[in-house]
Amino acid sequence: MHEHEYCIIGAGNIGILLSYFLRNEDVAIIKKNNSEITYVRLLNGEKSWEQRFVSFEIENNFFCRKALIATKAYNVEEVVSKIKGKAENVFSFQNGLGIIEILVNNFGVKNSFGSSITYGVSSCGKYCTEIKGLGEIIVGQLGKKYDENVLSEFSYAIKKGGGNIEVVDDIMPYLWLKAIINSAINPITTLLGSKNKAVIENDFAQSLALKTIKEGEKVASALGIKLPSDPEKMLFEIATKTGENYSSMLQDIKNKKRTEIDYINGYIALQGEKLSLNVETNKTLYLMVKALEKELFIT
Ligand SMILES: NC(=O)C1=CN([C@@H]2O[C@H](COP(=O)(O)OP(=O)(O)OC[C@H]3O[C@@H](n4cnc5c(N)ncnc54)[C@H](OP(=O)(O)O)[C@@H]3O)[C@@H](O)[C@H]2O)C=CC1
Ligand SMILES: CC(C)(CO)C(=O)C(=O)O
Repeated sequence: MHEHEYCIIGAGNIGILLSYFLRNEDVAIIKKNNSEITYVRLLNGEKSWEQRFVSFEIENNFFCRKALIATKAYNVEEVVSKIKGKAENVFSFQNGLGIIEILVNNFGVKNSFGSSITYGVSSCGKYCTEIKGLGEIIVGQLGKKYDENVLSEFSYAIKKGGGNIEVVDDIMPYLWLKAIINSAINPITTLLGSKNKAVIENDFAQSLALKTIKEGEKVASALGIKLPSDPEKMLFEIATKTGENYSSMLQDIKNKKRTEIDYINGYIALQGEKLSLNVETNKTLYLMVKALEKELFIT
């Protein structure tokens, strides 16, 4: 059996970014099927990096001390069912909400880790990703740090590889904060076909983004979630830093792939409706993106 310290599941944008930060560690890349992965490539401004990794199919027999799930949110359930018994500690890197709960249900709270990533990365071809905006990785567990060792090993390795990372006590408020930011940037830039900077440079888009954020804040607050910083300030910060990036949702639509809208505006709207809150802006953005997927025959 193959045993590795890190398994990166999914060699897309975030998977390659993680493989770059962990390039000097014991890493295997786990792929969905037989597709050959030899080299992954990352572009960062003028700099280019390329490295060959050991890789396995997800169906193979392997064991990972830390499994890093870097697929889309809608693939997580299937991935989890395939890596159960093959991973000790499992990390999620998806945008959106409701994902860490899947890990906790399958691996227990002590072995489940969530994260919020504010780097902006875009595809530059098969197994190639380009950094379009610097950000950070915030990582933690539900409620408190259950396993400080695993958290500090991961954060040390990412830092050593040049990544910005912060370990926090309870990841849930950070997941909500990031989802609220994504609920504004992603669907609006998708519907406009614009770069992230549109939500600050286009005054109409900006006022829609701020309205969306306000609803998300209300829902979080009604659920007793104390956001770690001001979402409005964060929106300006992230949309500025990743201004030249096309959001992951717009990239999905351009590639005729399913979006993660169900896990972002869909999730926020559903929670708001359960609490009888007005979530019309999130609901409308959700319906618009779902309608767009349908027009493009994306299922
Ligand atoms: N792009 C960005 O700037 C940011 C993205 N994120 C989040 O990160 C997550 C990943 O996004 P991103 O990297 O852009 O997505 P990508 O589509 O680029 O990558 C996902 C990868 O997972 C692979 N995959 C799917 N199912 C499996 C499986 N069962 N086993 C192994 N691999 C599998 C896909 O393969 P295939 O293509 O063959 O299906 C693909 O290579 C998303 O939740 C996104 O919201 C967070 C912050 C920033
Ligand atoms: C940080 C940001 C907004 C980068 O584009 C992102 O999370 C995404 O595109 O999904």
